[in-house]
Formats: sequence, structure tokens, C-alpha cells
Amino acid sequence: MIKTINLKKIYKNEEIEVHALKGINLEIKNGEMVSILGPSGSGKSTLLNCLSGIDKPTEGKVIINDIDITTLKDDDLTNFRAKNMGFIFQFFNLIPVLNAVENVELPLLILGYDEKKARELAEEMLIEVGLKDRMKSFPNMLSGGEAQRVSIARALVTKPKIIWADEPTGALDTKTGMSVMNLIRELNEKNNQTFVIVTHDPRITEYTQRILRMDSGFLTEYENLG
Ligand SMILES: Nc1ncnc2c1ncn2[C@@H]1O[C@H](COP(=O)(O)OP(=O)(O)OP(=O)(O)O)[C@@H](O)[C@H]1O
Repeated sequence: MIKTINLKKIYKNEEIEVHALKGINLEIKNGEMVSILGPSGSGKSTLLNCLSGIDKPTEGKVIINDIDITTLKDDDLTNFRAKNMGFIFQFFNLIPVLNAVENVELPLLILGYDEKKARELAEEMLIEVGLKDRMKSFPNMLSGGEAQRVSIARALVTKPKIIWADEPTGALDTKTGMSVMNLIRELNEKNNQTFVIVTHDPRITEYTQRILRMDSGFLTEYENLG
């Protein structure tokens, strides 16, 4: 379970204060696939960054499976994230000098898996996302849809409980974007992992079980858990 209590984020610089999150209370069940929808500047990325521990909220709690991650020390938080979370980004964030299988095995090597096991799991994961024939391709040789599949494989290879995705189809054409969303939904149904997807595109929400709608730092639409 992911839960926030009165989550607030204020960005301050010399001249202005931006109240990006104005007291967010939400719950997301394990295994759920939800979208966070809202216009540009409404606070979606800020919310995702606070939920995933990339950024610290100014006030409030983020509780993930009974742990308030806002109280963890940096090292413990890094560890917690590596073990429990995967990330999918709009522009894939693949490492250009590594080929597909090397990109996917990297998180496993960081977690201390031996090289043979890491390679085996990375290959299995690339097969699962339909890229059996692209194992040795470098990112600049891949289409946008293929690159996003590699980044999905990289996010999922450690079997994290939660996968955060920030505009995962934002850099893809409509057809490729929909096929990436179909893949994400398939993986969600198969592995019972939680997916939280930030988007400004209402079509993406059709793939998710629940919509959390943001506007001006508030959660304006929030269907309660059944
Ligand atoms: N590092 C920062 N410093 C100051 N203000 C920021 C910072 N990051 C975001 N903001 C402001 O906080 C508000 C929320 O931004 P955020 O990026 O969370 O919105 P968003 O809904 O994800 O937008 P988009 O869809 O355009 O990515 C905006 O007004 C933005 O200008």
C-alpha cells in the first residue's frame, strides 16, 4: 500500500514560493494500476518525485508498506528504492554506450547479482517485452517503441513492487504509445506489481484502473478504494 498524509511541497527561491502540492491524501493498493492526470504545472511530476523518494516533501508523510520513506536516511532510502521500485521515463534514459541487454542487466549488477545470473534474467525480461532479436542493439539503433520496451524491461528486471512511469508514451506516436500501454497493462496483470503512471493524455487513463486527477497542487478527483 502506498499512502500519503497531508503531503505538501513548496519550492522556494529568492523571489517566489511555488506551492506545488497543497496537502495530498491518497491511497494506492498493492497491484493497482493508476494514472495521475492533470494539466501542465498541476503538480503531477512533483507528486511522483515525492512518492518515489526522488524528492523530499516540505510537509507530510509518504508511507509505503508501513514505512514512512520521508524519515529514511539517504543511504536507506537509496537501498529501499533499488529493492522496491522501478522507473520508466518519457525519454527512456538508456545508457547510450551499453546495448539493450547491458542496459537491462545494470540494475541487477548494482544489486550485487553475479554476471551470469544478471545476463540470464535480463535476456528473459527482454524476451518478455518482445525484444528477443534486439538484445545486442545499442539505443541509437532502436525505434522509440523498442527503446521504451528496453526501459520497461530495465524497470521490471529486479521484480520491484512498484513501478513509477512519468509520461511513458510522451515521446511516442499514438500507435506505438498504445502498444507500450498494452504491454504495461499485460505486465501489471501478470505480475501483480503496482504501476503509477503520470500523464496529461486522457487516452492513457483508459488503460488504468483508477484516475487521480490533479489541478493546481490539489487532488481534484479521487475515487475511493473499493
Ligand atoms: N525545481 C523547481 N523549482 C521551482 N518550481 C518548480 C520546480 N519544479 C516544479 N516547479 C513548479 O511546481 C509546479 C508543479 O510542477 P510539476 O512539474 O510538478 O507539474 P506537472 O503537472 O508535472 O507539469 P508537466 O505536465 O508540465 O510536467 C509548477 O508551477 C512548476 O513551475
